[in-house]
Amino acid sequence: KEKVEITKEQQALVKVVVEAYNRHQIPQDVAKKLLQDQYSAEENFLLLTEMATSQVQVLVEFTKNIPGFLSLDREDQIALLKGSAVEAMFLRSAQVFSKKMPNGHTEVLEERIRKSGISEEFMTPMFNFYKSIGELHMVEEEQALLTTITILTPDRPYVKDQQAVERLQETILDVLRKMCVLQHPQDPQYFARLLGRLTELRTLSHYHAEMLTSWRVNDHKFTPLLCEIWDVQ
Ligand SMILES: O=C(Nc1ccccc1F)[C@H](C1CCCCC1)n1c(-c2ccc(Cl)cc2)nc2cc(F)c(F)cc21
Repeated sequence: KEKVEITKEQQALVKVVVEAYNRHQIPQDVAKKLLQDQYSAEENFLLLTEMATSQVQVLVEFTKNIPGFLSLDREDQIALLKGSAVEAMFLRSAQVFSKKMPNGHTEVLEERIRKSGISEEFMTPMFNFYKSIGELHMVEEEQALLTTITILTPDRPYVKDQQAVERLQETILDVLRKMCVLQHPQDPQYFARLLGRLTELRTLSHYHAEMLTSWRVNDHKFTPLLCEIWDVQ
């Protein structure tokens, strides 16, 4: 059985990515806000657009710390950001939802989200994804690396030099695979299950435009940045 070990430079890479991921952590307070009060569909829609807009700004800052990202072609950097922003937001939402909370809090949070204004048809795929992420009990390194892998997806629309992105993604995949073996020795399929979530994430993200335009509010107002990133307006 080959001895899996993480090299010094892989450890340095993980440290940089995890610190950037935590530094650019979206204020956890979206869950706290939702737990504090029941908001109207209008207030929830506004909260979502604010959170999603700040999430995109946070994502741009985070990518600057991904080793090699700034050496990519400038237009490819934009294509990767545009292509991964929605998935990164759902992945972040899933991680917020999966956080260990005092008894009964997760149920209240789920209830508040169910009543937030999103139309009924999206609840099942969305919460199935959130719960499947929760079941993985990811450590923060795995969360940060999984988000990085999502960003470094070579086959996003308009990416010209896919090989360059593939090389960066493979570097991250390699260290994540080793970390999973070391972190979950009892579950050799863990790494594969982790990557399987990215397929579920992509499927959920296909619904994002409809989830927004079908939100139970009269006027769906988006920020210019969201219009850029999300296929709305
Ligand atoms: O703020 C949000 N997500 C979010 C965005 C950026 C960074 C961090 C985030 F959590 C929204 C709120 C907004 C206010 C109304 C309820 C949903 N949100 C979603 C979500 C996101 C997008 C669509 Cl189309 C449908 C639901 N799923 C959530 C699960 C949670 F555990 C959570 F705490 C908030 C969540």
